[in-house]
Amino acid sequence: MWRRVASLSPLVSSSKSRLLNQVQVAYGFNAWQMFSTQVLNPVEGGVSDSRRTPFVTFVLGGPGSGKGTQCTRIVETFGFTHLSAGDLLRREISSNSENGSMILSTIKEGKIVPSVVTVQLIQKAIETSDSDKFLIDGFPRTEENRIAYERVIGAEPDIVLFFDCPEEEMVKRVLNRNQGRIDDNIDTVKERLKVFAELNLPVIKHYSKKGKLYKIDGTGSEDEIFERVRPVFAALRYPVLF
Ligand SMILES: Nc1ncnc2c1ncn2[C@@H]1O[C@H](COP(=O)(O)OP(=O)(O)OP(=O)(O)O)[C@@H](O)[C@H]1O
Ligand SMILES: O=c1ccn([C@@H]2O[C@H](COP(=O)(O)O)[C@@H](O)[C@H]2O)c(=O)[nH]1
Ligand SMILES: [Mg+2]
Repeated sequence: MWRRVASLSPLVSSSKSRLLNQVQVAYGFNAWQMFSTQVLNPVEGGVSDSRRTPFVTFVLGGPGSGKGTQCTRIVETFGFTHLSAGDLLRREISSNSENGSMILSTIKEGKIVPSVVTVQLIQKAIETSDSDKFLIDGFPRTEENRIAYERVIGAEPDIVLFFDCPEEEMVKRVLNRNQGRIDDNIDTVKERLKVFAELNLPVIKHYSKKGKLYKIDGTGSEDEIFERVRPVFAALRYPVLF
């Protein structure tokens, strides 16, 4: 069983007591439990490591806002494991799984794959990984996705990044991407933008209200954007074993 040990960034709350209070409210346990990294092992009668709750960052933003590009930079600099929900779904298509044709037509139309499918893929990817810090890129897309994830995984994300980018710029980037994606065409992009505004923005608002959202200006060069992302992760505290 995973246990949570990583604290939230001081950027989320400037005062220590407010931070601890937020954590208690958000996770429903005391601060000392959060910072504890070892448990008594009743079988061996000693102190042993236990698996800890992974530190999860959701990475959100419209199509072409730069989520995948910035995730690569975060992985290089901060050692996170990158799980792109879109990539997990595309892998299902290539592996001819039973859901492959449904996923393919959903992606072609710019619509959202049912939560049960996506959450299961994410859960499996987390559980089969040795990592304890994940970037979940492009998920949750809807409030229904978010609720399903939180129920199945049993935890909220620790923080949420939102790359805010004007539609014109996103469309330009997607149409220039040239990676052979079936959804990189003007009709699908228009639908994806609509779906983003209608279904994804409420998720972003939800995490903003919870004080977990880091809104990043997604315009400018990749380097400029990463310099806005860097302080978010540099300020995170990973006590002891992390
Ligand atoms: N700051 C930037 N300036 C110009 N082009 C960029 C920038 N960041 C990323 N790109 C390019 O824009 C395209 C889309 O970027 P990326 O794939 O990272 O977006 P995304 O948010 O993951 O999109 P999607 O939701 O469609 O997967 C890529 O071709 C990428 O190389
Ligand atoms: O949680 C998710 C993530 C993605 N999709 C579908 O995949 C495409 C492409 O996703 P990217 O994150 O842009 O790679 C997206 O438009 C959806 O159709 C999904 O249904 N659920
Ligand atoms: Mg992407």
